[in-house]
Amino acid sequence: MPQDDTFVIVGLTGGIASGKSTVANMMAELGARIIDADVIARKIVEPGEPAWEDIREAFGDEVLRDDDTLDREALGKVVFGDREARKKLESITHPRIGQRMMERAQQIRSEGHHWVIYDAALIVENGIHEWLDSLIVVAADRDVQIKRVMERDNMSHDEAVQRLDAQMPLEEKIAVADYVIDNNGTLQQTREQVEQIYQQIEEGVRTRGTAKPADEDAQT
Ligand SMILES: CC(C)(COP(=O)(O)OP(=O)(O)OC[C@H]1O[C@@H](n2cnc3c(N)ncnc32)[C@H](O)[C@@H]1O)[C@@H](O)C(=O)NCCC(=O)NCCS
Ligand SMILES: Nc1ncnc2c1ncn2[C@@H]1O[C@H](COP(=O)(O)OP(=O)(O)OP(=O)(O)O)[C@@H](O)[C@H]1O
Repeated sequence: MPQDDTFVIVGLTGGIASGKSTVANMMAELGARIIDADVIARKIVEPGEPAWEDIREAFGDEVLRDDDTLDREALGKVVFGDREARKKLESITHPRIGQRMMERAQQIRSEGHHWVIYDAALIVENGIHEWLDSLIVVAADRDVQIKRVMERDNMSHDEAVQRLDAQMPLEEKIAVADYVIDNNGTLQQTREQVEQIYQQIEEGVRTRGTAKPADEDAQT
């Protein structure tokens, strides 16, 4: 039996525009607490923050706007076409994103919650799934991802492909997933899968102290 102080972090990941935010919003509507890595990533680079200072030093004033905020489009153009530059940016941002995430998780735990979802694009790339309780992967076919990212971000086909290619292939993420959500269909079809997984997590956390599915838990 789990203790009253059970607290687990469930990762939510998938490629760009696969539907992570869409799934996270559905989970939140059902009552889940969410930590969004993209939101943290934006906060830590606000003017004057240590990560902003480091980015300015590494990439120069060309990636800043007149008001000193980060020119995300300009920085995106630099890092998505250049692996080394991307690694440099990640070495500045990722440790700080991780730290803020842990602080938020502790806060949510102290409010009496027993689980939280960590929504982040690069969980598997960074090996973070190794120390999370369990992992949900949102899957969408490559052409669906490209179409959705082009529409949402008003991006060219080439830019969309470049971003997709900066991430690990979906199959490698699915290989380490506890739950896979197929988000190629309608939002209603996705919602049905989300509701089922939410119930499984609630039940698992309450009765076994883990968000992993019961059958998988039995195998391990
Ligand atoms: C390069 C930046 C400025 C571009 O900003 P922009 O507003 O155009 O994109 P946004 O931040 O909304 O990211 C959109 C999506 O791009 C993908 N993405 C972002 N950073 C990366 C990366 N380093 N590697 C691969 N994919 C990435 C993710 O799927 C993300 O959800 C920004 O993405 C950034 O600061 N990236 C580094 C921080 C990071 O790794 N964030 C990812 C979540 S941990
Ligand atoms: N099942 C669906 N049917 C139609 N459109 C969808 C569906 N799921 C998501 N979308 C749309 O596709 C786009 C990408 O979805 P979303 O923003 O949830 O992806 P994401 O994985 O969070 O993206 P990112 O990695 O860029 O943060 C959004 O415009 C969203 O409204």
